[in-house]
Amino acid sequence: MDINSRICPLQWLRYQKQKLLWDESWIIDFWTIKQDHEARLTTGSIMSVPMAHSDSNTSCMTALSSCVGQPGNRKTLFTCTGIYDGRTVAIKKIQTKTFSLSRTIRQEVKQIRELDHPNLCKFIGGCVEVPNIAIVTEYCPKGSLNDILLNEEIPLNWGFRFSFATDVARGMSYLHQHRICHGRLKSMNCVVDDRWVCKITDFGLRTYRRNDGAEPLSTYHQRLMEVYMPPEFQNTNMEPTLAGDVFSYSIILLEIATRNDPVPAEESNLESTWCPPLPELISSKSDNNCPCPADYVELIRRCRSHNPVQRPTFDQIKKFVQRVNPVKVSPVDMMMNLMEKYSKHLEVLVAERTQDLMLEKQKTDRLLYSMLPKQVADDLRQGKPLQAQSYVSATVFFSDIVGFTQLSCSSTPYQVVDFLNKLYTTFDDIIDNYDVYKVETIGDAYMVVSGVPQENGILHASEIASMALDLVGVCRTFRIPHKPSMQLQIRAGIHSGPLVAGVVGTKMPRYCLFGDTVNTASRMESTSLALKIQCSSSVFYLLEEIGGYVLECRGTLQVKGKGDMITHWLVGKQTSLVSRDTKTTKHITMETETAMKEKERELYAPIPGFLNNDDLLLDQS
Ligand SMILES: Nc1nc2c(ncn2[C@@H]2O[C@H](COP(=O)(O)OP(=O)(O)OP(=O)(O)O)[C@@H](O)[C@H]2O)c(=O)[nH]1
Ligand SMILES: [Mg+2]
Repeated sequence: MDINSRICPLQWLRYQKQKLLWDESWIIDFWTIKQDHEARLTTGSIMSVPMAHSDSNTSCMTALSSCVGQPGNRKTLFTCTGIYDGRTVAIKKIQTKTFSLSRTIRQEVKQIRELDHPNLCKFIGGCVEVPNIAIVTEYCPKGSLNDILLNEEIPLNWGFRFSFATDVARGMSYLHQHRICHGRLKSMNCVVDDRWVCKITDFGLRTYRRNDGAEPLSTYHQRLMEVYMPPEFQNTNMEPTLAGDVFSYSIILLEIATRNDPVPAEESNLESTWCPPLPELISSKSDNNCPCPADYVELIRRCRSHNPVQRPTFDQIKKFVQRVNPVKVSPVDMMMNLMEKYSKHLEVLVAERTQDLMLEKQKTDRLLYSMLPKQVADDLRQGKPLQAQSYVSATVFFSDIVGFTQLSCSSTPYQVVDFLNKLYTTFDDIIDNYDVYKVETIGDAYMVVSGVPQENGILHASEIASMALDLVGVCRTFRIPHKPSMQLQIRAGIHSGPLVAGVVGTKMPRYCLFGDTVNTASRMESTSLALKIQCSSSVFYLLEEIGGYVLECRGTLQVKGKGDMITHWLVGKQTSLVSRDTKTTKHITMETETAMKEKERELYAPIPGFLNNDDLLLDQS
């Protein structure tokens, strides 16, 4: 009874093992694997492999793969993937003309089906019908470790690099514990999943993988094989060994440190025993530098010892890497930290860019506001229809340079531009002190208005008057740059009256003034004299009302298109302060000319010559 109870479980175990050996649930009908469109479109599935590489992918079935050639000895292709059982799988096609599901292959399959480790790529199944012999494994979307290390666009700090080194050591340690030697360990056989976990692939199934239809190896692939081959394997046909895998791991450590292809780029006749030089790692606290360069290089040196016995085991390596790695967090946590840092950096960047944008906007605003009145510019920007606006009373100023034509003849164009620029910059600075709007400069003429676009009662007359006095005043001291001994003389004229203001045109829109007031102001200037400011009667009355200005009557002037006008010279300001509190707009210019003339006569009767003159003219009319 006792014996029976002990034998039965043993028999049962043996039976189970046999059952697993003959179990065929892993066999996949090749045609049940669906084509995967999505995986091909993701960048993670793009990978580089050596040109003319005799791997299964180059000759994989067109239905499930797509290859894109690139110049040089490497090429980019999409991994051969498909959809099986609702998930994306990697398909390794084997080029063979014959295949029989032998006991050896069944044993190989059984061996790897028993493996389960987070750093081993899972075996999903296999296709066993010639010509579609394939091994189907878990698909790791980020590509191989080789793809990632050689992709300069992926920033990899040493936290990630150590994480890869540890993952490979863990996976290999597990494989060796199960007495499985990889034999083809290389960065291309380490793949990275979407959580940045590195997994070893293409281990085991040695008989299953044997291919009789393989193309000959390219020089590159030949060199790659040699670089990874332990020295004790040179010129022999040895079976893979545990120590041999450790040597191959040293090359992966080198690739992790240098992020370079272990095979030199240029064709060279290197000895077959050639080994890539040890990396020169700089020690620093920065994430981009190895935190323990001496330990890391020492590990490579030990793993590639010529004497296989002196190489450490993967269990020792695993513990060593874990000990020297200061970063203890998982790749996902590292990713989160990086993303947090990145988003903070982005916030700073956005704030900086917004600031730059604001400064640029201020610049364009300044430019726009210097060309159009603010309100008009804002309306234009918002696409509002612009309507001309009429003003009952405003004062217009014109000035012109006396003898400008002569001056221009005796100067170079550059000197003229330079002179006008200096003069009008001086003028522009002065007018900033007044409630006026500069309409434009027309050649040597300077035109200013007050009471438009912002109404200001009757103060427009005094604002323009004071400004005009300042402008004429500055001319007395202004030096023409290229003619310093010459006295600059301007003629100025002012007139107040109603006008209409608006923007005309869509290209180079300008704010223009219309109405007789503008013409009259211009006439006041053209009939004025050097360094004098001629004012019409309307200005005169307004200034009288405001007070504080000294005006002299010039007399009656025959003005083209206007007839006779009594005009005044604005001489200066009285010493007492000008009253600035008169805000009421008076429609003086709306009064009839005759009424005004009557008023003028009354006011200026005592002035000798005034009445006579006027009487004379009136008599004539
Ligand atoms: N994204 C992704 N790429 C893979 C996966 N497995 C393999 N690859 C890629 O496919 C390329 C070719 O793989 P293989 O056909 O196994 O060829 P190999 O690894 O160079 O050589 P051996 O496996 O030694 O024959 C590798 O370089 C990887 O870039 C995977 O699971 N996911
Ligand atoms: Mg492989």
